Amino acid sequence: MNAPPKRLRIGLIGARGYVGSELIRLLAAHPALELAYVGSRERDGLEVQRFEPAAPAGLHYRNLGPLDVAREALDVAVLALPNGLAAPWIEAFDRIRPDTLLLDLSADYRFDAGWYYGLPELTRSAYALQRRISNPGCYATAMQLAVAPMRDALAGAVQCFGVSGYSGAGTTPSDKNDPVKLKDNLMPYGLVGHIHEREVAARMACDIQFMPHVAPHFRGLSITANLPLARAFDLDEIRARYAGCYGNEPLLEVSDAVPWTSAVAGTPKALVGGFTLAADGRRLVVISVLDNLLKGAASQALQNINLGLGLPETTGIL
Ligand SMILES: NC(=O)C1=CN([C@@H]2O[C@H](COP(=O)(O)OP(=O)(O)OC[C@H]3O[C@@H](n4cnc5c(N)ncnc54)[C@H](OP(=O)(O)O)[C@@H]3O)[C@@H](O)[C@H]2O)C=CC1
Ligand SMILES: CC(=O)N[C@@H](CCC(=O)OP(=O)(O)O)C(=O)O
Repeated sequence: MNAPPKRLRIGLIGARGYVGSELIRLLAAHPALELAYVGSRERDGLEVQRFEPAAPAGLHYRNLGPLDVAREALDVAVLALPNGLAAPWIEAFDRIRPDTLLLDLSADYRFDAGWYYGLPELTRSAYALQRRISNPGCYATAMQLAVAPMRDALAGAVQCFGVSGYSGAGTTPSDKNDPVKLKDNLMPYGLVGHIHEREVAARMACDIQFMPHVAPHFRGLSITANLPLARAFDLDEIRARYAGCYGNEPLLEVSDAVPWTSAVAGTPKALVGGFTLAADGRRLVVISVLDNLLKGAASQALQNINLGLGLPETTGIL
């Protein structure tokens, strides 16, 4: 009898957070990967299954430093830490085990030309076997999916009104993830110069004016994008453009109806649509929705890891 194929060892640094939690669930079910290191300072020594029922029995959170994690013989390492903390981990892997496939969920390397920026449906053709992958932001993913099919037809800045569930603000307590303060509220923040505004502007080579808000729901975000157009379009042409870009994508759906956040919460899919044109055909409004913790973070990370490992992109996702 043939032995089952050896599974690749994956480590998760920042595993206690909202994104880490989603990744544990996805990775526990992945046919080619074995959760070999699960990092948390707060839960050091505790069994993962106590917090994540999907996790394999006997796996414990650990709290090793960067050099010790880099010595764990990992084939893949994922950083799901707050922004600004990635550098020592990258340096440790560069030194000890440079061939490990390293994916960072933070914003730290999204502007680094030496890294592959992984928004699969828009960038996978640029993947050139890099071992360092930067995962896009949740809002940035939704905005780029709304804008990309019309990029060459823009006449000026694109305004994006964003609304996110409060899991987007992570687990560190703040007004932005306090369900009591958010009750019956919509909380605007970061109304100019948000890091995702710069990320989308850089990737799409256009002006973006992004106005984010947090709402009282836990997960799922929505972008309403206002696109000024350089010439008059009709709706059939618009639909054909979006269908041409996304029609064959297993994780994207184009819809005539206005997409609702509730339709994608808890799923790895994004929905783009609700196309509405001004009477002169020169102003288009497009809505894009996704789950900030999945297509906006964990499941998109897994798409990228699959790509980096040469596996079908939806392995362990669909
Ligand atoms: N939430 C979202 O919707 C999205 C998040 N992202 C990005 O993904 C990353 C993770 O986000 P999220 O899960 O929400 O964040 P959380 O705040 O929920 O989790 C952060 C994780 O990092 C660990 N951590 C916190 N501070 C430190 C530190 N100083 N040193 C080492 N470990 C630390 C925490 O565990 P412990 O304290 O136990 O060590 C925890 O596991 C962030 O970079 C975020 O910007 C990207 C897209 C969407
Ligand atoms: C509601 C909320 O606070 N959302 C976060 C976005 C989370 C995210 O995507 O973080 P990255 O910066 O790693 O992309 C924010 O606006 O900063």
